[in-house]
Amino acid sequence: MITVEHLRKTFRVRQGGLWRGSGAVKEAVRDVSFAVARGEIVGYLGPNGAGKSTTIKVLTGLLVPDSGQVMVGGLVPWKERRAHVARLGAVFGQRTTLWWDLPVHESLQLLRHIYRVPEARFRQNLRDFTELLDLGPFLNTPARALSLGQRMRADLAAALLHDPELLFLDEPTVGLDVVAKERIREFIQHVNATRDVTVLLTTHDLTDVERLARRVMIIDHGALLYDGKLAQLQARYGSARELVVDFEAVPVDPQVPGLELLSMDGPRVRYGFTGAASAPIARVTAHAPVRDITVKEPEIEATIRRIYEGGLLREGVA
Ligand SMILES: Nc1ncnc2c1ncn2[C@@H]1O[C@H](COP(=O)(O)OP(=O)(O)OP(=O)(O)O)[C@@H](O)[C@H]1O
Repeated sequence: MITVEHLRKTFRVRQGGLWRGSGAVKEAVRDVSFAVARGEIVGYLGPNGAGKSTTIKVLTGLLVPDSGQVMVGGLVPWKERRAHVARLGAVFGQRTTLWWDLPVHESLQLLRHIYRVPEARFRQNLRDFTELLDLGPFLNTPARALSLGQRMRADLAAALLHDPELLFLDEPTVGLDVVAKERIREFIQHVNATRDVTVLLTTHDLTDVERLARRVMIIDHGALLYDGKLAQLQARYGSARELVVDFEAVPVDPQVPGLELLSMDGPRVRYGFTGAASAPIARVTAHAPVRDITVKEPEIEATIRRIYEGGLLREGVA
């Protein structure tokens, strides 16, 4: 669906009000290569200024790269923009593609004309999305009067009306409450599963990534640091799993052989371990009477932060 080879994009940087020569060049994307297959959901992560938007802008045909090959669905995005745009949809959490003063329904009608969606198909899609996203109560409301969650739902419908094969999602759940976030995620899962829509997701919300993407790509300073399974990222770079143990009484000696003692707070002791939990649990219960045990998984957030902070390994690229 997407192939990117040795993508490089630079910007001239304005300094002191003057355009400098070749010395003042910002390499937003340095040498990025990846491929995304049809039907995949890939999380594209990186700290602010890493190069995510620049990559997406090249993929949507908005920017022309300095060098490298990019093909999306067999087309070169910036060369065959019209045909390319007809096959992709995009949702930007921070801004809407709807007409501000028009009722949602009229915005969708306009998009139908712009994308030349056949009437029957439009009606079918509108029916499906209205049901799945519960658009009914605000189809006649202008975009400016929608709540953020309603606006995001309407934008998702707008992005998918013309049956795109590829969907770019940029912070699709930003600013929403937990329930609204879940609803958006379920919808994305649904269109991916039922319509085979390929999704490239940029987000700072790692729960989005955990729920939706099995694969993640991490970019920093314009270069890919990691491309692989989210689970493998955790296994490779995640901190240890944790056993939180509530002993019946404050243990005289909290040290348990083979386990790393992380902290102790009265009868509650936390241990670090790697691998399966059964052996550490057996050791702890043999050590002293136990009231309760829970296993805490390392948080993906912490793992990613470690990767950004440590600039961990270009070897990480799978
Ligand atoms: N039009 C531009 N002119 C000059 N520099 C730019 C331009 N667009 C982006 N940059 C620079 O290129 C680098 C990458 O920016 P980009 O917007 O791709 O990052 P990002 O990963 O999308 O960040 P964020 O998460 O903040 O959106 C940044 O240093 C940015 O300042």
